[in-house]
Amino acid sequence: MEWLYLVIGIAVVAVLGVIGFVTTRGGRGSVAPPPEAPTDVIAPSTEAPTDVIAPSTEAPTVEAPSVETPAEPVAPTLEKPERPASRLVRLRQRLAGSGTLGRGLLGLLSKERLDEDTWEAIEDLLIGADIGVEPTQQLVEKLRTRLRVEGGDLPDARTVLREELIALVDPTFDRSLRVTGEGDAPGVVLVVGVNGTGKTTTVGKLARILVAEDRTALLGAADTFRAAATEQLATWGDRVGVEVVRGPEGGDPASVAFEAVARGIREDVDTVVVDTAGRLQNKQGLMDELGKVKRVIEKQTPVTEVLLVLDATTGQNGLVQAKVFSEVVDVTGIVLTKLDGSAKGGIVVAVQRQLGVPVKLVGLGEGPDDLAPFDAAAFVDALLG
Ligand SMILES: Nc1nc2c(ncn2[C@@H]2O[C@H](COP(=O)(O)OP(=O)(O)OP(=O)(O)O)[C@@H](O)[C@H]2O)c(=O)[nH]1
Repeated sequence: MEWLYLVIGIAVVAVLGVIGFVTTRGGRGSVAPPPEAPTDVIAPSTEAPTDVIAPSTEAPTVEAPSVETPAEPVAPTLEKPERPASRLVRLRQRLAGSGTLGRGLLGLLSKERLDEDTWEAIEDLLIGADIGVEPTQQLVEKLRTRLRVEGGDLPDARTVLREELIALVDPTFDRSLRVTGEGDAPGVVLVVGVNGTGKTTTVGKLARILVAEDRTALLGAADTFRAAATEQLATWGDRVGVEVVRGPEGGDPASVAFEAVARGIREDVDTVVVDTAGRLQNKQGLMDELGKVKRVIEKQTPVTEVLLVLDATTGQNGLVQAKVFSEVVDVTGIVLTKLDGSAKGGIVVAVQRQLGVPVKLVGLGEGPDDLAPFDAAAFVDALLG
């Protein structure tokens, strides 16, 4: 009987459990729960991203500009070029080989007996210094005459040599630069020569000489062939407050030269210096172009000075160039550059003889004021050391 009660009890519990389970499920309905979003996919937020700053609708706070008094324009610091008078003395030591020619000659001339071998050695020294054959023979003749012992005291060899060299370099030439025009017109200096002799540098240095002498100047960049030449010129001008008239690269040099002179006349400047492109004397077209530059300028006012720039280190080659240039533009003065790099100062004598035109300026270095007015006595003193 007991086991019967136990079975009935278990059956009752089981029936109640089944009823309870069914009731619970029925309360929730049979609709499957909505699938939850997978946790590893981040839905794009509809909120504005935090790193984008929405334009504020508020009026922006505008800072009132601070009212500053305009700064006074700062005048560029201009250089004060060295006065020309003192230059040749300062540059004396720069004369390459300065003293060697003089010492060589004096050594030979001081010999007790001046025999034929000695005179030949003297001739060789002079020719080696590019003085030229004819002037050398003349000089030797003079020295022979004056140093001949004819009884009495032997004259001082140094004094005789100095006097004869000065006579050879010719102190009677007018070496002044014609930088002033007639009446109110400016002086016009045209600078010509073959490539790389130092024309642009000379124009820049000449501007400094003019400024040092309290003249007003204007530069014409008629070397339209080489773009860098115009910039080079502008840099030279800027340093001393001299303006440059320029044209388009590859443009007509004559029109730049014309415009520079026209402006010089309008602005009443004292001197216009015109740089030209380097050209070989055997290129007829370029030489004609140079002639045109001069003619075009002279429609307005005369060119007062034509400076031919020669590189002293090219020696006798310079003489051929000088002759051809002179035929085209009527050279009035020589600028002998790079004398600091040449032991052949005798070229001064040779070129003057060849052209009948004086050396007016000498270049003795790359420094801005290393261009000196030429002076026969100072030059000979530098040669003699
Ligand atoms: N040592 C020395 N160098 C010089 C002198 N004059 C000019 N030069 C140098 O020579 C070089 C040529 O000078 P430029 O003035 O450019 O020559 P350029 O005749 O205008 O040249 P192109 O326009 O190409 O014909 C430069 O490096 C100058 O610094 C001088 O007296 N002594």
